[in-house]
Amino acid sequence: MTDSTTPPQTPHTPTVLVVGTGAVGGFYAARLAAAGAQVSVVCRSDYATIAQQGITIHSFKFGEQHFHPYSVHEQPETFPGTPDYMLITLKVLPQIDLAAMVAPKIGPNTTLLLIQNGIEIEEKLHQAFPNTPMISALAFVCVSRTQPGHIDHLCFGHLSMGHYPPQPVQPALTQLVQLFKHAQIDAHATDNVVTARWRKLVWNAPFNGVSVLAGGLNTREIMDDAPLQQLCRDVMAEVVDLAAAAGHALADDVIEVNMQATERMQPYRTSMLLDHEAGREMEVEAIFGNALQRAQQLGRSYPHLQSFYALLRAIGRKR
Ligand SMILES: NC(=O)C1=CN([C@@H]2O[C@H](COP(=O)(O)OP(=O)(O)OC[C@H]3O[C@@H](n4cnc5c(N)ncnc54)[C@H](OP(=O)(O)O)[C@@H]3O)[C@@H](O)[C@H]2O)C=CC1
Ligand SMILES: CC(C)(CO)C(=O)C(=O)O
Repeated sequence: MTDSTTPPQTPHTPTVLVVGTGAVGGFYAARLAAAGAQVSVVCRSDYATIAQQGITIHSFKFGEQHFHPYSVHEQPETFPGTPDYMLITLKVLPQIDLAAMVAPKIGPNTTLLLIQNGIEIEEKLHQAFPNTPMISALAFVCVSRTQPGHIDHLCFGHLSMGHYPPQPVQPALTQLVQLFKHAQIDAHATDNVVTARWRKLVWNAPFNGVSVLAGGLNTREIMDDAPLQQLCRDVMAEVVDLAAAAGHALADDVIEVNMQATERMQPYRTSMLLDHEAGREMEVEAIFGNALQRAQQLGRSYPHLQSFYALLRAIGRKR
């Protein structure tokens, strides 16, 4: 109930702090800002450019967009106050102490939102902040940084997101999905994001791995090479088997659906290949190491995944 002395309720503008503003971070930050959120960013190498010029996005869907963040930071610490959403879009790398990085800026109002690849990437952060709500999301998007502060959005864009630890969809998640929808991002909520991560690994393990190990191939080149396509199917079958053993049974047609989707994709250079070519560290542990740790716990062996892991680690060490 309100009376004439009650000030009118203005809807709360959500504040977002993006930590790790590269391709994915910059892209979703711009969309959230377009939907009315107050979005600030933390960047590393692109700091000077983004602080001066903002971020330019060339999108197959939204055209050319210029996004000027509310504020730009080199460290989360300089962001005033605590954000409603701490959006983490860093690479998932073992040496990044995410908990230490975000700790100073987690307040009672803050929800952690992860948009990253890999499996079993949430637990350490959840252990560090057990009372902070966490939403973990998977991005089905093809974006890459072409130069500092410039992002190409080549295809897709949808998000699948769920609570971590998994639980039935709560109003806070529905509200976030609505915010992304308002930003023209096709977002949907899932009851079990851990299973969703295994499902995404069915694509990431073979295509990220082969794109690098086969000497720098895009998805079209992989699909057009019968032995490489078969190798992808074999790796997928291992992921499906491991996922089921870990308690995340996937649909019977998951391999076929992924192959057909890849067939329809624009030729795409995976994020692992882009990292490799740019001399950046690849997410080998998040995509292969964590899966193999789970395999080891279950006493199972997966020769393709093990070979990919050993070879990609060795390539990574050589840089
Ligand atoms: N690109 C894509 O199309 C997709 C990517 N993903 C996933 O999204 C996540 C982000 O990927 P993407 O945006 O492509 O990657 P980018 O390399 O474009 O951005 C990563 C960000 O993390 C920062 N970063 C990396 N390492 C460190 C470090 N050691 N310390 C501090 N900051 C660091 C980068 O800083 P700097 O500017 O210095 O490099 C950059 O700001 C990954 O998990 C990726 O697998 C998922 C789906 C699609
Ligand atoms: C599946 C895909 C291509 C985009 O969603 C991806 O995750 C990646 O390049 O790492």
